[in-house]
Amino acid sequence: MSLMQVSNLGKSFGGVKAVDGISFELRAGELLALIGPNGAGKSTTFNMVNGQLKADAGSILFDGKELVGLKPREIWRLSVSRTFQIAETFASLTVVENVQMALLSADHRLFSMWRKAAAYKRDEALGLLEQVGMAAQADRPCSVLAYGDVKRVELAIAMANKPKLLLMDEPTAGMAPRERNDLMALTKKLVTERNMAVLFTEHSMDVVFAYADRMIVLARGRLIAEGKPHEIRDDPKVQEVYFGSGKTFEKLKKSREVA
Ligand SMILES: Nc1ncnc2c1ncn2[C@@H]1O[C@H](COP(=O)(O)OP(=O)(O)OP(=O)(O)O)[C@@H](O)[C@H]1O
Repeated sequence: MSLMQVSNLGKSFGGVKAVDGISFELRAGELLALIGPNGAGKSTTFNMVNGQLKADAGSILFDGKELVGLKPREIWRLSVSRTFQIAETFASLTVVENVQMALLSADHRLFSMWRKAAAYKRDEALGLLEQVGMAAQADRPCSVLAYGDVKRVELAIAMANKPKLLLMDEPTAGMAPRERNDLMALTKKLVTERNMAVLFTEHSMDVVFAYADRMIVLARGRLIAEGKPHEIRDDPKVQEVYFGSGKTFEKLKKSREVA
């Protein structure tokens, strides 16, 4: 059964139809990649789902509730978490304190309580860090962590909200190939363990083809293809918008390997 049903979603900026009536669904336990060339409408779509942009048209039905018109915080309260392109943690706090802050917030407590609440749900926070392989670094300040480790902490923070849906905007941007694979393998593990859905945008085709269960492809605001990675790889419409006629993902990959 679908967890989220997007129908005829649209958004214009002045005369530009950034997203032009797209429809797709997302099921629980599914990693769905949103791809497309620059300016295709990925960020606009993503930001309509998380509430940062209000759709002009259409509907986003999530777990039976309409998201269009809700504020980001209200959407978050419906168990929709997100991670950011630029890793965002509080550098002056330790790893475990960052997760404790997220638990405070998920429990509707005020941040001003924090001074009195340094022990707040420490064990639960450590449990979340365990799930992302960061328990051993719990008491280190976030400021000293390697970038890949910050991304893991971010995942633990996102899990504090017990998400049914996790939104990831270019999760592997700025990472080396090995780190990318580690992060996506971890994401896949969390998806399986929690039966959580993930919607992610991604420029790295290697990541998308290796980890997405399904993909949707946008071009100039329209949804031009939808399917499993092998179906998308062979779709001539997709090849066309990415590379112009005559080129393929395989050829692109080979030319990168040679370079
Ligand atoms: N705030 C805005 N004001 C005006 N035009 C915008 C705004 N945001 C996006 N656009 C336009 O909407 C279209 C879709 O942009 P969007 O950022 O959603 O694409 P994208 O697929 O995320 O691109 P990229 O991969 O380059 O990030 C583009 O033509 C863009 O210039």
